[in-house]
Amino acid sequence: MDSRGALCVGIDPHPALLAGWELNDDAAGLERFSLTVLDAVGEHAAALKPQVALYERHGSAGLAVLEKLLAACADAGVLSIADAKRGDIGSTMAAYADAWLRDGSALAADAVTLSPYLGFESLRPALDLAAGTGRGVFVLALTSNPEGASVQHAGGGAGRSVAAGIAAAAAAENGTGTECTADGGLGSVGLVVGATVGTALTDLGIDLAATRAPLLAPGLGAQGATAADLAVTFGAAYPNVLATSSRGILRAGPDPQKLREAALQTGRELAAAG
Ligand SMILES: O=c1ccn([C@@H]2O[C@H](COP(=O)(O)O)[C@@H](O)[C@H]2O)c(=O)[nH]1
Repeated sequence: MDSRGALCVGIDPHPALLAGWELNDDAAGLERFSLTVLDAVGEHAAALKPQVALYERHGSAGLAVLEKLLAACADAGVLSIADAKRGDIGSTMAAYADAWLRDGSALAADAVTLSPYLGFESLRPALDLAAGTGRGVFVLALTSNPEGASVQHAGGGAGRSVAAGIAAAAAAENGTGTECTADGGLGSVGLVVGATVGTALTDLGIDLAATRAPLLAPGLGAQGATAADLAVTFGAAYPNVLATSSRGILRAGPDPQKLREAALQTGRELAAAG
């Protein structure tokens, strides 16, 4: 983010986007789409975030394309965030961690998104493996969809909301983990907080700046949030925000120059809003 800015470009090869790019809704179309995005915007984004579901819907052929994309990102020096939203009991979580965070795994990414709704501590195998391999995780706290509030705003014990409890747990990880930077910079346990959450952070009394968490913020573009909204929503934590946009940028394709310009323009808007 220091060198490339605050934009993460999501790679979401929806059937409608593939059609708009005149690509088939099959593994070959998926591969062309994915590698075009990497080539066009990889060096202009802090990270790329493939949406795993859109590869899974093609079965093993789709996962093979995802493996190829993740390897190509690594070869090109572009950070990858696998948006897999994994979460399960600890013993199964260890297998998810192994898939997404282990050196040498075919699906290894630089970070993976995790769902803490089986309990934050159930994520322990992924938290530990990420710390051990120099990777990161982004834990869902306040998601960008309106339905999320029914769970995340609810009371989570200790007089705080579920989301506030997750933010506190991430803060504890970032304050004590071996990945904690000496200069008080960001830790490796990030949070997902939607760009669309409006006043929720204030309403729920969540101080994100204190968590030292990188903040993955989906909702920019297609879901309606703007860079200016992000700056207002995140306030003092805005410098820690990695804003992610998928359809808002991908619709500019398939021309790589237009894709690049869409990413650069979004990056400029994010920088100006800070
Ligand atoms: O709270 C969340 C968590 C994840 N997402 C994912 O981000 C992208 C958003 O795509 P757009 O096209 O920019 O709307 C998508 O992969 C979601 O699954 C999210 O939107 N909200």
